[in-house]
This record gives sequence, C-alpha cells and structure tokens, in this order.
Amino acid sequence: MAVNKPLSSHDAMELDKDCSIVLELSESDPLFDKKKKLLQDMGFSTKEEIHVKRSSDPNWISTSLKVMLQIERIINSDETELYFAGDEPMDMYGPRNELEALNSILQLVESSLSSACLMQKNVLQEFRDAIVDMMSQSGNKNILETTIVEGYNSDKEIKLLQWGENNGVKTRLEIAYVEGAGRGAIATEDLKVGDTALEIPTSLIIVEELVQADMYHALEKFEGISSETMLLLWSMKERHNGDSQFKIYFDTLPEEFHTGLSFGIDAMMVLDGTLLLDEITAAKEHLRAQYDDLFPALCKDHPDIFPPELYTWELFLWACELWYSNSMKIKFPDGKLRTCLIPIAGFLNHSLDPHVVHYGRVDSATNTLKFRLSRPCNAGQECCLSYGNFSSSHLITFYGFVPQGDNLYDVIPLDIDAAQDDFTEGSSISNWTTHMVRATWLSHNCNIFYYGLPSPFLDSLRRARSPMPHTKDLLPENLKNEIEILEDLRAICDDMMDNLGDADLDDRKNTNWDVKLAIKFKDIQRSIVSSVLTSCYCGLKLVKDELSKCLAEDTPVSKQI
Ligand SMILES: C[S@@+](CC[C@H](N)C(=O)[O-])C[C@H]1O[C@@H](n2cnc3c(N)ncnc32)[C@H](O)[C@@H]1O
Repeated sequence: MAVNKPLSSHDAMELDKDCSIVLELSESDPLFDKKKKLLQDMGFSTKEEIHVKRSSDPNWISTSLKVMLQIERIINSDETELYFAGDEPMDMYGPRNELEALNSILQLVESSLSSACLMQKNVLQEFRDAIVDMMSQSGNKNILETTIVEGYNSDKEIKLLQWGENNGVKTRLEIAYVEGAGRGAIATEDLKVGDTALEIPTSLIIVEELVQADMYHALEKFEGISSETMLLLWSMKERHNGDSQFKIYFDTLPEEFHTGLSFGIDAMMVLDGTLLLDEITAAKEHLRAQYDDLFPALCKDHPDIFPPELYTWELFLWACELWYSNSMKIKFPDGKLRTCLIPIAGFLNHSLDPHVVHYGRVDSATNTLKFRLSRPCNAGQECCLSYGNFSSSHLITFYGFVPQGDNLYDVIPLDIDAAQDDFTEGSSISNWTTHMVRATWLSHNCNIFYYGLPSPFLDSLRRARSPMPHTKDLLPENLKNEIEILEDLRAICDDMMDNLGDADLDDRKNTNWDVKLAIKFKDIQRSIVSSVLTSCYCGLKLVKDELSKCLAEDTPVSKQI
C-alpha cells in the first residue's frame, strides 16, 4: 500500500488533477443494444469516466472498484450471461466473467499507470494492489482440486518440454497426468496474478504459413477452402514425417481422441432424446461432406502430395478431433487471427474456474505468446485455461469431456414461439427471440414472479397468455396469469423428462468411455429439467398462497414487489 507522505504544494496540485479511468462499451460489440439497456437500467451510460481519487472515505477504493466491476461485468458478458442476468444480483455472472471483468480493470489501471504523474501513480498503484488482491481471492472455492496420478511414464512430454526450452520456451509448469483429464500442466512454483506461467516463441507455433507451396497450389483450386482446412491436411501428413521440425510434438499426440465425434452406436443410442445427438450427428455429417469434397479427388490428382494411405476418412476424423480439441485462435502482430496448434500450451486443460483467461494475442515486443495468470496458482496445483464459455454439449462434441462443477453455460434451449415485441414493464432485457433455461439452483431469486427462472422467458410466457402489459403487483389477474404460465412450463418440462427417459434404464455397467460420457450428459440434462420442475412447483405454491390471501381479503392488495 502507498504511504501517505506530507504533500508539497506541487504534489497537492497534482493530486487535485483528476486521475480518471474510462470504461466504455464498444459500439462494435455484437450485443451492444442489450448491454446498453442493462447498463442504463443500472444507471450507467455506455461510456463512464471513473475518478480514481483518494478521499476521506476509508472505503474509497472498494467503492470505486464496485462501480467499475458492475460496469465491466456487463461489458464482458456473453449472450447467455446477459440472458440470465436480467434480475439477478450483479455477482451472479460466474467466475470466468468475474476474472475477465477484473482483468479489464487491471489493464486500464496499468495503462494509466504508465502515463501518470508521480502522485497519480501512488493512487493508481494502491488501486492496482486492491484489484490484484480481489483477483487473488476470486475463484469458486467449490471446484474440486485436481488429483495428480502417479506412476505414468511421461518421457515424451519431458522431451517436448526440453525441446521447447532449447528453442526459447520459458515455463513455470511441468506436465503430469491428472485424474480424469489426461495430461495437465502443474505449477512448479507459486505463481501470482500477472505472472507468466508459460511463454512460447511464435517460431514454435504451428500456423498456416507452414503449408508447403506444392500442397497449397494443389488445394487453392478448391473454391472456398479455408486456411484451417489446408493446415489440417498438412498436419495429417506432417504427423508421419520423421524429419518434421515438430516431430517431438506430434509424438506426444494420442493415437485416438475421445471426443463426441468418435462416439459409437451405443453412446448415440443413450443420447436419444437429447440435442447433443443432433449436434454430434450434424458435426459428423458436415465433416464427412467436407472429406467427400476433397477425397479421393486429391489423392487421385496428386498422389505424391496426398498419399491415399495417409488420407483415409478415419485419419481425417483424427485430425479434425486434434484441431477441435487442441487448437487456439491467436491474434498475431499483423492483426490477423490464426487458428494454431501450440506445442506445450496444448497440455493446458480447461476449467470453469480458470487461472488464465487472456492468451489470445502475440506480444509484439517479444514475439512470444504469453500465458499470464489472472488468478494465483500455487506450486503443485494444476494451472488451467478457459477454452471459452462452452456448454457441456459443445465440450463433449469437440473436446470429449464434461468439466467439474456447475457449468453456467449448460442451458437447454426452448423451442417456443417467442413474441417479437418482447418488452414488459419492469423487465431489464428486451428483444430476446430465443429462450432457454438452466439449473435453477444457480439463481438466487426464487421470489414470486421470478422463481429462479430467467425473466426474458417468463415475460415471453406471460405475453403468450395475455398480451396486456404486465406488472409485478399482487393482483388476482396477475396471479392467475402466473399460475397459467407455471403450468405451461411444467408441461414443457414433463415432456422434456419423458424424452430423456428413465435414468435407471441407462446401461451404467457398460464401461466404454463414450457410453459413460453420454450417460453423464443425460444425467446433467435430467438434473437441470428437474430443478426447473421443482421451481415450477414451488412457484405454483407461492402464487396460489398469495392468490388465496388476495381473494380472502376481498379487495385486492396492490403491493409492488
Ligand atoms: C488441449 S488438450 C489438453 C491436454 C490433454 N489433457 C492431453 O492429455 O493432451 C484438450 C483435451 O484435454 C482434455 N481436457 C481438458 N480439460 C479437461 C477437463 N477439465 N476435464 C477433463 N478433460 C479435460 C480433453 O480430452 C480435451 O479434449
């Protein structure tokens, strides 16, 4: 903490000079309108100047930080977070959003620090320390620690780390096997917020420029072929090239990936009645069509460049799984976003409560990709990334796992006719045309008119029942409407439960990895639907009790909730 020294008159003048930080919602944000509305509902505009100034209030730091966080949580939220944010207390966005928000504030303060005068520096430094403290304490304490599995032979991984270090990689991580997630990266020392856990020179990143000229020329005549597909085809061959500069990396890759794209018939049967079945089927059909467009034509026309034995459907699927589950989108100093494979960084597993959230940009000063910590990671702990705000169905299809803990992005889309003029008095969000539910135990507002359910969806149901504007007054007509919408939702959930079938009928003795994963997914779906059903029943009880009170009093009580 900065020490309060007596001020000279010059210092005092400088202290009076405002040190302000501007938080701004970018107009190019695809969710601009929704975020703007939510910011306005909370009394903010899309551009807020926060004055960072020491004041007589001993809580000046936490007060300013609280305001900045409220704004940054909204700016950093995605569509799902906004949908469920409607009437939730502002701390309900989840650990990833919280870290992103704190990280954005930290970056703004750090860039102000670099151009601040001495006195402002003291204040800003104090402010920076408070943010770092908050980041250090953030994180979901409920998420289980990873267990390191002893006794695995990790020669290939050690060799890759050595190769990396000989070629400029700086790492404070080692590779180990972790229970339930294959290899993972473990901190070798205590790492603080802002520390770089891993730094990879761009020369070690597998990018599109590696596709050799002859392969490129053979492929460019395929209209619309992407650089990602070219690189995928390159990796299928390079994997078998004994002289490849990336041989040590390719040697560490598994012979088989266990993603949803490799689900067998038994697992697909378990998924009957779920949207995951459709997602996997569509993804596989898309890949098969892509493969059929390219092969066997390429092998016939250029057998020297595309030897048929290296370009079978099975090997193509392997490469797709590699790229889906291991690639990262990285912005290079030329401004271009490239999909890359990044040796060593590819050992970092995903967590709902990650340590690293910002890793998508090459540092142009060092020409390296840095994995900086937004949350501390102690020696011996697994250091995890956020792969993105993905649902379990997406993670199963493209990565082959379900993360530990409550996944806030596990939503069930609802196929209901949404009214277009989605506006209700008192509603924070307007214009949602698609609706969804998620586990209601994630919500903290189970009161009447909320029931732990998302307000945009409830509003839409209310409008479907009665197009009149709705208020949240305890009036008999409102309460009767509430009973109807809760009954509607209960019927929707009963149908969903029927579609999911009986949990006891799932073949839990089958030890195949894919069947186990499919059963796990269905269990998650059942628990989400069951939580919504419970909320409906509790809500119905609440509303019916209120309605009997209203009717008993004869004259309606008009009380704003
Ligand atoms: C980029 S790799 C990470 C390294 C990987 N564990 C390995 O052994 O190569 C991504 C894959 O790791 C696994 N994985 C990542 N995060 C996981 C998690 N939280 N739980 C289980 N498996 C995870 C999945 O198999 C995923 O497809």
